Amino acid sequence: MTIHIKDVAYTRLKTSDLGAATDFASRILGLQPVERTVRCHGFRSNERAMTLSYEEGNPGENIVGFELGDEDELDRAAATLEAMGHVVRRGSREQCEQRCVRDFIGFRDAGGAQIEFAVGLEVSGNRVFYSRDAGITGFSHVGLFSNDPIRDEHFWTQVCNARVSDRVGELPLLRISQIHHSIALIPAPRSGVQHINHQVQSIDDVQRSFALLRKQNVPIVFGPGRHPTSGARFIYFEGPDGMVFEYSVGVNEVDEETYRERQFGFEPTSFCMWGAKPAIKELTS
Ligand SMILES: O=C/C=C/C(C(=O)O)=C(/O)C(=O)O
Ligand SMILES: [Fe+2]
Repeated sequence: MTIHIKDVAYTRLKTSDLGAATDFASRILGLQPVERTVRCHGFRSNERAMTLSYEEGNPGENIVGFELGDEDELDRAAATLEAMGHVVRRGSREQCEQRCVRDFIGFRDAGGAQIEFAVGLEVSGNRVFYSRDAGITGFSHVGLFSNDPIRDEHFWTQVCNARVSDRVGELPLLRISQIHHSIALIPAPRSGVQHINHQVQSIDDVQRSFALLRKQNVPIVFGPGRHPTSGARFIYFEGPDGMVFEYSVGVNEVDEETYRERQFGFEPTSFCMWGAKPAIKELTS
């Protein structure tokens, strides 16, 4: 039975410098700090209680969490994954509390990436109080490294409910709703989270952040530009431990009945129609 993912829910990043990462997430990225323990600092970007966290540890060991419908679906997903040979672990009470979810399962995908499926994502009664006026409207998608995009595309589209919106060379952009993509699989000899996207309100927010990031000496690794794939206007920049963050606005929505996936060439104009060139090695070689 298909694992029906509703949305991308959270990323949990590890860092060797929790202080610097926390400073970046609030002062630069602009998220609202929420739960905080000595070793783990949480942040929110939309109505959810937590959408990103930093904790002390190996930066290569980051986690991405997706939302499933209910506990029955979670049980069925666990059974499906176990039947495929994955080792599935159930979140402990404490781990659920850290994530602000009712229940979750965790497993490593075939490439070794740490994936979680969660239910009962806590929503906050208070609107988000962003640390700066970056214009963020929410957490929207992740790029995941893949050492075998065909195998991983099969997992997300055949075992789960994702559909291919576009491909750039072998890089598929996968949707799980009408939004053009929630997962991008970036071919690379490694696994885990490659970039984290937050949507912003307008192109003015992209440009304002461009100025702010330059002033703060944050490495800008792509843009400002416009993706011909999703139509989004974007800027990509580098945070702690080399993690790439993206702000974008205007991601197309897809009409499920009429949309047909498209194949783009693996070349700069497929990544940006304004002429910006990515300084991200996986998008250039
Ligand atoms: O292939 C290039 C990038 C595409 C997009 C997009 O169409 O919006 C991304 O945001 C992405 O890869 O994450
Ligand atoms: Fe993106």
